Amino acid sequence: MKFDVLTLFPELFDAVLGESIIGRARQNNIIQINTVNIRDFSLNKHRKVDDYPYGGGGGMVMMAQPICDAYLSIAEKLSYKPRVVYLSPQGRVLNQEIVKELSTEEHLILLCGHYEGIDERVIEEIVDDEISIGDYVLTGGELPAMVLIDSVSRLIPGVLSSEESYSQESHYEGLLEYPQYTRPYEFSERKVPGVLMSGHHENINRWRRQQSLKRTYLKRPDMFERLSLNEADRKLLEEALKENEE
Ligand SMILES: CC(C)(C)c1cccc(C(=O)NCC2(NC(=O)c3cccc4nocc34)CCCC2)c1
Repeated sequence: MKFDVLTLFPELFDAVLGESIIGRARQNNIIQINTVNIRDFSLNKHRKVDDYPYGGGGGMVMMAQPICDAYLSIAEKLSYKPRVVYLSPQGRVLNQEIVKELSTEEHLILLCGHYEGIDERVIEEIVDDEISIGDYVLTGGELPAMVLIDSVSRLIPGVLSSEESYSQESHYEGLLEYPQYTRPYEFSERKVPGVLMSGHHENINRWRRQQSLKRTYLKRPDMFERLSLNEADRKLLEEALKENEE
């Protein structure tokens, strides 16, 4: 899997994506992450990449020419047209389903906006997908691009060790995590739930699933309503919620 990131701030990526799981995957060449500095394609002697918006109003807009030339510097070498994703507030909001869809691509070009946004003709000319990481105001598309790279890379075979990929499956089922505990057994007068100390794996799994169902129901009703529960799960949840009332 190859990511080419078109950005005004390439150095941001090395700091964040050079570490841990993603850093190891890059070293093992399982994924490649290449950044292209849009400013290198400015035709202006002051390396200007933004200009005043037509129609007036505050803020600046990223010009089309440097972005499209940065894109061409990659695309012209390829025999295929790589999928171009513009990280944008107008995009469809990223979720695990979209992450899975993106992870099937061999090569993604990620475009990061800045200032008030980019000239609309860039979107018409080269963008295939607009994706947002959520509804809040950000400074640029760089952090969203890193979020996308992190989430997609975790699905690429070989990126996660067997240990790490365990967590991937449990998360992916669309349920929230059950409560996690590790040593010591007692911390600030709080003990670990007895069932986890019993060594009774069937009861432990039952308790964990019950906790996940209860948490998802209580904390994320939007996520819960997308679940299709079987009879056993429904009973587990009922029992857990009854305990809550007592
Ligand atoms: C309604 C609401 C979503 C709050 C809204 C309305 C209007 C503008 C903005 C806003 O944040 N504009 C600034 C920029 N934002 C993003 O790039 C960006 C923001 C959020 C999620 C993202 N996922 O990818 C890229 C994202 C666009 C150009 C430079 C940064 C946000």
